[in-house]
This record gives sequence, C-alpha cells and structure tokens, in this order.
Amino acid sequence: MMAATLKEASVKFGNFTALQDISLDIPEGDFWTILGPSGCGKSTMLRLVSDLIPAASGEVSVLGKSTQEARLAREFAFVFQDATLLNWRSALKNVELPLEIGRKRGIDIPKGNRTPRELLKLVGLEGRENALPHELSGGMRQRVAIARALVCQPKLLLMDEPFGALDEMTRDHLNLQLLEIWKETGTTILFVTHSIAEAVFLGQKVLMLQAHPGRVKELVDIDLPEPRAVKVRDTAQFTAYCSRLRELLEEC
Ligand SMILES: Nc1ncnc2c1ncn2[C@@H]1O[C@H](COP(=O)(O)OP(=O)(O)OP(=O)(O)O)[C@@H](O)[C@H]1O
Repeated sequence: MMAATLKEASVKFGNFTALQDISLDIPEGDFWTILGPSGCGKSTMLRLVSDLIPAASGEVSVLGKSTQEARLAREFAFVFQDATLLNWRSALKNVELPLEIGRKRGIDIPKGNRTPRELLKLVGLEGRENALPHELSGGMRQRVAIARALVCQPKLLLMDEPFGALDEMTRDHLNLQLLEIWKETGTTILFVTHSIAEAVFLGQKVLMLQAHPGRVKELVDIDLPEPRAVKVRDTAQFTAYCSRLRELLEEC
C-alpha cells in the first residue's frame, strides 16, 4: 500500500495557487526529503497530506484513507521546526500527552510496542525523563518532539525542517539518529529541508519542488549505500548528487 498518494492535487489560498497538479505515489517505508526554493510550497504539501488544509482540486489519500480519516486514526504525526513542547511538563509528560488526549477523547490508540519511556531512550534521552523543556538543549527538545510524534505509532512521519534551527554538529548527530529510528520503526518519512546535503544524506529520494506555482520539478533517486554512514559525505557520488540538486534548484 502507498503511505500517501496525490493525484493532480492543487492548493489555493484565495486566488493564489500554492500547489498545482501534484501527482505522487509515496510507498510505505520510504524516506523522502523535499527541497525547493523558499515559498515553493514544501510546508503546504505536508499540510495538505496531514489534513491541515484542503485540496482545491485533485485527490489526496493516506494509507488508502482520506486525509481526515487518516488524521482521526492517528496514522501520521507531525514534527515542526520548533519543538512546541509544553513548558510546564517534563520530557516524559510531553511524550505522554498525545496518549492522554486520546484517552480523554475516547479515541482508540493503537497499543504501541514502545512506551513513552522507551521512546525517550530510543531518541537518546534516557535519564532525562523528568527534565523540563527549559532544562534541555534545542537538540534535546527536538528529540522529545520526535519521541512524542512516535508515541501513537504513526505509519507516516511528516517533518518540516525539524533540525533547521540547530547547529551543524547537533544536526548531523540527529540525522544519524533519525535514520536509526526510521529503520527500527519502519515508518514512512517525508522530511522538508533547506539543506541540499541533508536532503541527500537522509533521502532515498529527493523531491524537488519549483515555485510559482508549486509543482514537482523532479524526483531524484539517491542511490547511496545503506545504511548511510557519515563517511558517505566524503564520496564523489555524494558530491555529485549535491551538485546536480544545486543545479536543479537554480533552475527553479
Ligand atoms: N495560509 C496561507 N494564506 C495565504 N498564503 C499562504 C498561506 N500559507 C502559505 N501561503 C503561501 O503559499 C506559498 C507556499 O508556502 P509554503 O510555506 O508552503 O512554502 P515553503 O516552500 O515551505 O517555504 P519556505 O521554504 O520559505 O519555508 C507561499 O507563497 C506562501 O506565501
């Protein structure tokens, strides 16, 4: 089954066409990164898939359901650039929040294999369960946000520049950790970034969008050895992908 399918999907804000005729099949388990010039509609595409905004025309489905059905069934989760944690709740309590909300609303949440505690361990925060967000670094807060996103066992993880505000070393570290999480959970990931190197390092495919109106410029297969290791960045193949994407970006 496809994690997400878009068929000639368009998004309009008033008279402005933000996305036009986007057609994509995103297979379950894939890791796609999304690149494109500022304002080309990268965030809009994630918001369309996650039922935050409607399609003006065309069709969008997530795991064979409408986006609304998929949202209600908690098939996907979103991670934003800002961790958006609740300041007064500990790391653990933040990760538990979606489960609490679900219980209050009487929503049936899939019994996860991993408890909130185990998820914090998975993202490397064992021992920091009781820390409040202001006691954690930016990278740690973002890891709490990722653990929280995983708590309902989403089959699709939508990530909008999750590491954009972090320093390069922290970002590199979290990139590796995210790849491990991806392998371990088998979730599909759609990951928006402004960094060509990050897009190539993480993605099995890079979706390049172009602007005015937002359309698919190209879907580039990234055929680098798996699992990705840091040293892949020093290879000629990696550099060649980066140059090719830089050229494509300049054409957009
Ligand atoms: N709620 C809205 N109302 C009106 N216009 C919007 C709205 N949201 C986005 N847009 C417009 O749609 C276009 C796409 O925006 P979007 O945020 O998806 O771009 P982006 O590729 O994610 O940009 P960036 O790389 O700068 O984050 C932009 O021109 C933006 O101004």
